[in-house]
Amino acid sequence: MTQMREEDAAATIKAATLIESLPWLKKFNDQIVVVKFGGNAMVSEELTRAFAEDMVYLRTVGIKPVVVHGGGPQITKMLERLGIESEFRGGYRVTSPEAMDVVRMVLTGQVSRDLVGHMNEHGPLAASISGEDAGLFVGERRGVEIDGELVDLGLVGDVVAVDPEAVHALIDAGRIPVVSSIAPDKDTPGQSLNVNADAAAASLAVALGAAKLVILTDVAGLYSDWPNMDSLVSEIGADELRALLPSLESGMIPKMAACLEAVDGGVPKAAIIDGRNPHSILLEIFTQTGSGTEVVA
Ligand SMILES: NC(=[NH2+])NCCC[C@H](N)C(=O)O
Repeated sequence: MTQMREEDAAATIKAATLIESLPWLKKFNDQIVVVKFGGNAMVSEELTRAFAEDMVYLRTVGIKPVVVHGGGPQITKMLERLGIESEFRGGYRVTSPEAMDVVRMVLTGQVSRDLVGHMNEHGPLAASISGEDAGLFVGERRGVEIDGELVDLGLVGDVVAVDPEAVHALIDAGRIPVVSSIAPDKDTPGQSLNVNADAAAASLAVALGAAKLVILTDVAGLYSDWPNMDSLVSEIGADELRALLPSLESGMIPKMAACLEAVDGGVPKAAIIDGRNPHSILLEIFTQTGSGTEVVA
């Protein structure tokens, strides 16, 4: 009996990985996948570059990716650089009108541009659009609940309405839309809000009729019994997640709530994946078991 040579074994695994993608290439062909870009991935040049490649990859194989991003760390850095002092309430930064100008500048002028630039190294694929453009988002101010009390954090809020027309137009033109999570305030004309990007991505996925929502996070996935590392969940039903939600670690709640919102709104699947690993989205989409935690209806 002869042993398979090591190179042959590696080649067999590579080929198996490639062919495993076939059912998913078929399933997601021509479908919209909304991807929330954030966390560590956003502040690492290497991970941002890998993410841009992944989006170009999806587009090239016939999937229609739409990127939604926030920019918390970059905003904090710019506020510091400009010497703009922020008031903090309950540990959260209050967004003043002056800070909101910086939020807009950083999200649309820096974070978006950077991502678009990386993708367009591969061809004229990506185009950025803000939630303020073409009536894409409508926002509403929302404070946060801290110790049972609603605390006003200034010009921050949630997306309460989406008009996906402009994003559809970009997709139809073969582009990868890159969406900044800013929205005009529905109650104060001329004022804009910094909206939660996870929730905005979920609302946009619903409005676009996306086949999947994927949220990049800084954890491997959902742990049903945190911090027990053996409790990493690969797939969970919406109702089971709903029951689990209040008991989750606080940082996880907005991410999982966004997945629930998407699935409740008719998106068939929503996943959180580890944005710290380059190309984890390719594993999530093109393998059977994925790479993170997937929420299904
Ligand atoms: N975390 C998971 N269990 N993911 C399963 C992914 C299955 C398939 N690749 C999809 O994107 O739909």
